[in-house]
Amino acid sequence: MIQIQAFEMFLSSPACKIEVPERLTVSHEALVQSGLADRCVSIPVREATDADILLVHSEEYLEAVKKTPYMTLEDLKEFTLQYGDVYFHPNIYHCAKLAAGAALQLVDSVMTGKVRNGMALVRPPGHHSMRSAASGFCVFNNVAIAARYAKQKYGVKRVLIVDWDIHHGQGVQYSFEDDPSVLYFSWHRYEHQKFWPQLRESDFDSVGKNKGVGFNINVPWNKVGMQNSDYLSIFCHLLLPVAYEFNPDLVLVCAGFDSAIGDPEGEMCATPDIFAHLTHLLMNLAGGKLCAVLEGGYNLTSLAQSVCQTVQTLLGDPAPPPANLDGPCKSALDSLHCVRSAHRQYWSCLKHAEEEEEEKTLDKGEEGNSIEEKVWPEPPKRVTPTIRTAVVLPDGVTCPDGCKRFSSSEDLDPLIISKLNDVSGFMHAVLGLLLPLAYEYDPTLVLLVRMSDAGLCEIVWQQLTGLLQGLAQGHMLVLMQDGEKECVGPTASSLLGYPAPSLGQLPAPLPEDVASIESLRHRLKADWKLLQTTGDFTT
Ligand SMILES: NCCCNCCCCCS
Ligand SMILES: [Zn+2]
Repeated sequence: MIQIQAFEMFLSSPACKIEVPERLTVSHEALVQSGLADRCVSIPVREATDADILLVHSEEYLEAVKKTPYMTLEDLKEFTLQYGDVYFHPNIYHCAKLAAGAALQLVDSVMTGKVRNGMALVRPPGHHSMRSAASGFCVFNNVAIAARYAKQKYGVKRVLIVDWDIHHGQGVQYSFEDDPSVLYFSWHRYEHQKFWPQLRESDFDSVGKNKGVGFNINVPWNKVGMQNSDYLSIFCHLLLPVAYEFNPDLVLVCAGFDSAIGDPEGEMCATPDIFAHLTHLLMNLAGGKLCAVLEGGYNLTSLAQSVCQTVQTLLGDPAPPPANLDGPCKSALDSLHCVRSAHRQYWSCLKHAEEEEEEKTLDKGEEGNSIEEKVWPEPPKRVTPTIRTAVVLPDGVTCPDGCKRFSSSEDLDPLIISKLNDVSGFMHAVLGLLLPLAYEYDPTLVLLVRMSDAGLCEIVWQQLTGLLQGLAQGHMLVLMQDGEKECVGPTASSLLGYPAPSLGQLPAPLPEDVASIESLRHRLKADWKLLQTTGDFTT
């Protein structure tokens, strides 16, 4: 979903320096140049209506913002001063309505099945704006409005909001902190409350309120320089297990790319290709219904590359080989441990979290304000396979449509998966053990062997097949015993890129399954750093 609105700034405020129209033009241009735009359906934008905006914001705030187009420059400056780090321009009310409206058009298109998923390239961003206040370049909270809208119009029961922007979307947190139907996850540069917006409630112990306890997850980055491993560790050992237990009907992403390398605000070191993996790992939730809405991202080069990585994955192309996964840093593991401990009482997948022991880790995090210009390699070219899925089938088994039938197979370097009988236990092993280990192993081929006594239901098998396609640039070979004919279709569907059906709300994994998985993880984590979940508190 591409919608371009450019408005030139005539107010000279620091906010205007980085939240510039070029953010959208370079992103769109990169999508066009890479051929990705042609593969997308472009959805028309609309202005959010008053009713849409009032889903989140107060009447008095909306009425006040409505007056800004008619204000003099002096009045505008006066109006701006009451908020933090925003600028108001005569045209920003119109643009803010378009940004929110674009997010709603995307929700309509996904919820009606017109498209499977999509991305709204919008500005101004939204996740900092609150019920009655603008903040951090944000006027209306695009994603919070989209979540309320999806619940109201489509009866969506559970919405997962993943905020991978480098700033804490406090506006989203305030909107849903006592609402168990909206799970808000955010990581953000925090530096022990020294980094903007310097809120005490951005720390890991803000877990939600009243009925919403457990449904607000904050991961504070207390150092800059976080890398791909740090981001993947949080996904594997925190976000994904909780997301599968929550079992959302819709996934909204506050897709801010100021968490990418080169961004002046984030000062992190994760490379744009990591967003291909973050996106891929979310695409088997909610039956694939995923709406990404642009938030921040102020380095035009890394922004454009990150947008392309995200869109190319939404289109179903194989992810690139994960770059420089040399293990999470100590600061990230300390944060991960704190968040898992804070939430263990709310999520059965984290119940065992308090039984962690110390781990030896190196501390790669740097102090902030690094002035040197970051450089990084272009993300590797990603293949768009002409034949996505080939099948080798015995006679008499029909070839699922969309697949190419082959008759021969080669010898393979297998990555054998362990087998567990219980779905929750199995997913616990996949997310917290197999996935991080496989990412660190970085295979060139994944061999998936379905033993006839696997006892795995087809949906779990499809989830596994879907998730593992983030590895080996999607090069996967599935071997099935001949008694598994009914599994050929679901397997082919997953290999063709169709999202796996939801597993439903997962019950707690069996204690004996958790015990065996955790003892294996403890044994392996000395050699496989992505299996670590706590830092070593003594240096
Ligand atoms: N010195 C204060 C800098 C405040 N920066 C606000 C950043 C808002 C980002 C929205 S994604
Ligand atoms: Zn941001």
